[in-house]
Amino acid sequence: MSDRKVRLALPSKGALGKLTMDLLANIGLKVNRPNDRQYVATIPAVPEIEVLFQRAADIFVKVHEGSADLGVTGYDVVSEEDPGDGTVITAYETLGYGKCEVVLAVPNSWIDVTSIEDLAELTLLWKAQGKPLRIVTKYKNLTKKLLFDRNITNFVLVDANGALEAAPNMGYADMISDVTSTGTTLRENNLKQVAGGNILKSQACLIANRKALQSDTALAITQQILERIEANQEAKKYTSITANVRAGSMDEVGALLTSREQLDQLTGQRGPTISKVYTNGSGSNDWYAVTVVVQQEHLFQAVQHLRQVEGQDITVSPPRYIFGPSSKSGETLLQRLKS
Ligand SMILES: Nc1ncnc2c1ncn2[C@@H]1O[C@H](COP(=O)(O)OP(=O)(O)OP(=O)(O)O)[C@@H](O)[C@H]1O
Ligand SMILES: O=P(O)(O)OC[C@H]1O[C@H](OP(=O)(O)OP(=O)(O)O)[C@H](O)[C@@H]1O
Ligand SMILES: [Mg+2]
Repeated sequence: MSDRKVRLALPSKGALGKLTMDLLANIGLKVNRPNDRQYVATIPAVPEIEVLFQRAADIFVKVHEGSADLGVTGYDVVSEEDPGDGTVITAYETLGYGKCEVVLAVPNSWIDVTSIEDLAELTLLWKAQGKPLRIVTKYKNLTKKLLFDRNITNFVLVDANGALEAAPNMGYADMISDVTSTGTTLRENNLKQVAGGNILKSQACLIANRKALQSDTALAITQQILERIEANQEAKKYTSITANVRAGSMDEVGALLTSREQLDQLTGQRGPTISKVYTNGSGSNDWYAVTVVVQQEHLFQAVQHLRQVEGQDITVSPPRYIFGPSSKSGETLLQRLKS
């Protein structure tokens, strides 16, 4: 694989399509896709990457078979499709979007069925009548596992590719096992979840073909992507605030800022950064720029704190990345490659 590019499969449309493009743009890896009918694209910032657009439901298989080295898809797809042979590694589990849950849902009219235990009882009743429970789903493996774990066996799984919520009304299934996010589709189709019927929480994740990562280039690119994702997610928790403060010296500013309570919360991760502002006037007191990086929830307290030392021209900007001394996700990937 050394000569060919590193192939990154991305969702071509649907619930993950645009959000995946937004993620990559936000971490400096903007995808250049001339139009949305082209299924091959590039990331100008990393010419070694070739982007391939596929349906999210197909991306796990493409990475597993090696026709893509990396891929972004839903964790539900990974959990449903993964044969557990170690070919595919989940490099980053929580991309932060495409949040949904695979659940069992039954018609509202089944008023006595409110839990998985009730469902088990129903299947026993139906068994005596020679009638299996028909469940329509795209998630056969996940659904089977949950039901077998609850000793529920009198069921058949019905295939469908979408709009599953219509099935009980149309009569080709009795209930469904599908993803829900806001719950609107279930409600609008007179379906309800059952307690104990939550199969899997899911969000978008980055997966990789283990063998492909034996290539130094592919591994280096994957680690760069992980670093960018991780630092960008860390940065979202913080905000950077800068104010101009007039004082006799830097030390005086530092003392002013660090003399008050809530020190660690309001003066930043490592304390305030202070630099001299070169103004054209001269006088006994000079201006100093003070910068603190604080957690989002401490923004206004930090602004008040800076005002208390007569800070002016207080500007706030979101850090784009916050890199730690090393990348946790990068280290986890290397561990997984060794196991
Ligand atoms: N309503 C939703 N809210 C959040 N994430 C969702 C939602 N529906 C699906 N997803 C996530 O997006 C992934 C892709 O679903 P999507 O509906 O975009 O394509 P699909 O259902 O696989 O195929 P199709 O293109 O036929 O809809 C799912 O595997 C799941 O992880
Ligand atoms: O809980 P909600 O916010 O209503 O979202 C859940 C719905 O979203 C997806 O439908 P999609 O639009 O992908 O259609 P599909 O069923 O054909 O995949 C999923 O299949 C559910 O039907
Ligand atoms: Mg869908």
